[in-house]
Amino acid sequence: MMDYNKYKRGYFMPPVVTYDWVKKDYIDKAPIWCSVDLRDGNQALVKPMNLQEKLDMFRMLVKIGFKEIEVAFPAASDTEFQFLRTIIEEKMIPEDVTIQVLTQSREHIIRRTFQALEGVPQAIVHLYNSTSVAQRQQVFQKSKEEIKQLAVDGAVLVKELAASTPGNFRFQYSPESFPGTEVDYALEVCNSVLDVWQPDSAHKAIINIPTTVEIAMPHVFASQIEYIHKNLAYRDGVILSVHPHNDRGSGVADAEYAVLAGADRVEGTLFGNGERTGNVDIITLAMNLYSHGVNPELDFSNMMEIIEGYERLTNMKVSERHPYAGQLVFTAFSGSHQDAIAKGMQWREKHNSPIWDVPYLPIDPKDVGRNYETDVIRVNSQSGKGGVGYMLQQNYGVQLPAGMKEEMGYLAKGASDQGEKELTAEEIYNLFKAEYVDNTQKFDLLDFLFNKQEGSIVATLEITRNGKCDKINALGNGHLDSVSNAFKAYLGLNYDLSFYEEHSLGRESSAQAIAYVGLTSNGKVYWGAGIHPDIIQASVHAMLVALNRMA
Ligand SMILES: CC(=O)SCCNC(=O)CCNC(=O)[C@H](O)C(C)(C)COP(=O)(O)OP(=O)(O)OC[C@H]1O[C@@H](n2cnc3c(N)ncnc32)[C@H](O)[C@@H]1OP(=O)(O)O
Ligand SMILES: CC(C)C(=O)C(=O)O
Ligand SMILES: [Mg+2]
Repeated sequence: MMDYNKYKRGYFMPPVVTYDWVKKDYIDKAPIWCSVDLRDGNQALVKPMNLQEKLDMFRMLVKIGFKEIEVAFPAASDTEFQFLRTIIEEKMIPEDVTIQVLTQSREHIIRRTFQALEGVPQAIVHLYNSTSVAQRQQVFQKSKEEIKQLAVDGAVLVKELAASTPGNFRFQYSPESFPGTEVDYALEVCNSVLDVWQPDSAHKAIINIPTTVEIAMPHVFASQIEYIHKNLAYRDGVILSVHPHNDRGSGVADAEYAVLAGADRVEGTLFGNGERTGNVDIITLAMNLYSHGVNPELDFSNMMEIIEGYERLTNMKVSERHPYAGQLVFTAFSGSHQDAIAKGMQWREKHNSPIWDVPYLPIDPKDVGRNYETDVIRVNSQSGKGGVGYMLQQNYGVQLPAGMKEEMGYLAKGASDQGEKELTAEEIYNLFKAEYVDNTQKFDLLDFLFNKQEGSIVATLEITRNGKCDKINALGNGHLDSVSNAFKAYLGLNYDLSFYEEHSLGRESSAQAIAYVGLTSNGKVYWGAGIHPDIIQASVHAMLVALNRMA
């Protein structure tokens, strides 16, 4: 049995709670992004990246557009140290990119960190120590004052080594395990560190507030951030950063609410890789902004390549439902969604609309390298005529008339249901062809010709039926009418030629045409289609199929 009595809420509300952030309903500018893929993401992998893999990931992050990248915990391993030496000595850090490294507030770790950084064009040295009640008691066994002193000592050493090490340095401090820390105490520690660094608007320090383990609802974090934002010393000289994790599944909400509450910067990873349930997913955050018409300052137009790189380098998988990126996130299988998407796409094309508002698609899949043909509408037994029609139109240029589309929808749905599988565009087209184009088993037309006679048309048809050839003819006021009259007499059928439509299947003049014929008998419509470069041949064939289906 599970025992909820074992748990209690372990977070702290700030001494003064304000909800200014609630009044804002959108974010109008991208925060400063910092990728921590190569540090927090890396430290959570079964097999941390090797040097080459780290270099590849670094290049990918630069290409996406990150200007701040936490690249290593240099004191952790040789690989981490060597990675730094490589990108510094090989001059692989672009001028507009600042790398960041993480260090515990321990003397030998800080010293090793600065050795790794020698000669760096510009770097952020990120100092952290735990501040939570649990860690003070259980891990450090130190008082509040002693923990604050630990942070201050680290800040002093970082400042000293920055002055004596070749390179340009900025400083960052994180009260790690912040969610289990009294908010006013975390603020006090941060302010003491800032007293050492003495930042100003020309030399800004970064205070980074993590949800090291996410233990509260996102609005709690927002209220904590709003309090820190309003009470932080040297506020003009501080970039207020957040570093959400995702233990309760609200990492994205933590980050967005925190930005509303005054955060200037967000640390996160691609696809939310990171400790336990991960860090906040920067792709989702950036694309959320993008979908509101805000420049995200990161480029995910090549999402498929990013997924490939991420999966190869981390050995992790991007889920099919991952926002903006997963294999299925732009796909509708269900009939009513497909219908609305297909109509929305047509509306958009017809009205040449500059704004994207297609139902069920929060962004244009093409913006992230996906395509309409294979990604948007897929057909199974939950699908409807809209989706089936869309597949035929997108992939084969076939624009079925409304009534025929409905019948074709049920045909495809039935095939999928019976086969217990998804149908590809090719399978749908083959079903369509077999039922409406190639269906001439009962009788077929060997040849036909037309003659004019006193303003009318005489059709002469050569028909094979049950292995026997017949030649018939009839008069009509048009080509199709004369063919229809000939068949009526020959087959003894009574029907109305109730529907006729044709269109080209391609842009060139030599392209195939498709004709659709609907014959109504006893209230039921029998459909047929013909495909031929010559439209008359296509129409006669369409009628032939409709009759085969009726007979
Ligand atoms: C939330 C986060 O993601 S924080 C980042 C975590 N990332 C990592 O730990 C990955 C890289 N880390 C490592 O490779 C190793 O931990 C090292 C090399 C940094 C240190 O290794 P070691 O000293 O062997 O071990 P370890 O990390 O367990 O150190 C524990 C000691 O450091 C102390 N400590 C841990 N964090 C800090 C800190 N931020 N500041 C000061 N002291 C710290 C602990 O209290 C403990 O002290 P003790 O020796 O008195 O018991
Ligand atoms: C080092 C800190 C910022 C961290 O990763 C965390 O608290 O999650
Ligand atoms: Mg973290």
